Amino acid sequence: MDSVIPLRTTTATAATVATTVRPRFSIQPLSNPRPNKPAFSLSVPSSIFMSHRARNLPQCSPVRAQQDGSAVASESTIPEGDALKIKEWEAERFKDEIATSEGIRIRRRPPSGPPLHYVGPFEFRLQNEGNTPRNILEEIVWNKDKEVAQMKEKRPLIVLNKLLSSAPPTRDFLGALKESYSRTELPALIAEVKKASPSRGVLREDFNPVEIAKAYERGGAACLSVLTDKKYFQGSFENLEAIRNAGVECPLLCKEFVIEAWQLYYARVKGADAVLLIAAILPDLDIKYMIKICKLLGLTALVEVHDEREMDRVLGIDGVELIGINNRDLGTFKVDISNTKKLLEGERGERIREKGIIVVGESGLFTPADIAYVQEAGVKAVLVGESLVKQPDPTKGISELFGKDISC
Ligand SMILES: O=P(O)(O)OC[C@@H](O)[C@@H](O)c1c[nH]c2ccccc12
Repeated sequence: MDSVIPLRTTTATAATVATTVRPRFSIQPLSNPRPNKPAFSLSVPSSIFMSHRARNLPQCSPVRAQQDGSAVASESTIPEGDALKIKEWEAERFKDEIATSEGIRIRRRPPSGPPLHYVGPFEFRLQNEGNTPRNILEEIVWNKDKEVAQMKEKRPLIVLNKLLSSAPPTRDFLGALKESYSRTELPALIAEVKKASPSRGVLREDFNPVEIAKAYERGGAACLSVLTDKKYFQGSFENLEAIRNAGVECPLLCKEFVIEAWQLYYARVKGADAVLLIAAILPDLDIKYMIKICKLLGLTALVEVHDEREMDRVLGIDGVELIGINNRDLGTFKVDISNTKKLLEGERGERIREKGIIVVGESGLFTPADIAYVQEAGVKAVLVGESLVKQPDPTKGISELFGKDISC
């Protein structure tokens, strides 16, 4: 006969369970969950139970049954270290639940499951959904999480703060966009220094970031965007620093996957004037606090959205001055420039204008017709990478993109 063991887990989670001695069993949602009954059940063949019993596992903490049918291990018998791990795991899951409720599908790190789940003499470990990222954006975020943890160890906040006290002031990113728009009556250009991307591969073999940045500036770019992610975009903070130190005057956007406030300090130390905050990976509260920190550091925050839900979330956050509409879905790489138009239509566009927010049309812009299209939709700036960085002469590439010379 099979045994049924209730587990504390959310309905959204399809989970697998492995005992500490490894066999895996799948958890199925009960087809018709009833009140006071667990939403999930675990079927474990009795033969497996028997074999574990036979192995004489060490005695573990007892399970306390909950009224709702779930079960928790009694804390009084859980070793202190394990109790802390369980609490940390629960806090992490709480954050995930908030993110999910805001429509964020990107998980911050691979689900590891609770440290241990005690069932009588058995120890169970949840492995929610396996440790495979669901798409490229999630993979980048998981990688970034590890990368930032290592970088932080080498350069803790206290060290960055000291460096900041002697850092030169930032340049006005937003002011430069506005100034360019009123000078040219065309969307201000944020030209991107980008060697490669996961969707397009290497865009330019002879990649000299400083030369490209100078060529963009000569061509009339209002601001520059510098990719700093190494693994997926072959960018670096050294590129950002080198461009900043080479006498380029355009304000610089640090194009990074920001998941922690520490990265804002680091970007500032490395010469950024602005940073990207991606709504698809950041819960509202993170965006809110990061915007405050940006203000303290003199950084402009470009908050990036891709769909209506993200746009509505961001419009509900105070202090947002610059919104980027990405025409590329970072999960699937699909590019569609009508996304910019779609997100600026009707009431949303109204609200944006009322709030005086500047909108940047991002990705997939190749021709003067594309620029005219997004300008018509309501953007006052554009962010362009591929179509410029691929040009043998990026200065000329800018004139071709706008259909005229936009340099001063
Ligand atoms: O090369 P394109 O299609 O012109 O796109 C530039 C820029 O919009 C794109 O690089 C970008 C927009 N948002 C991002 C977030 C992370 C990495 C890259 C991006």
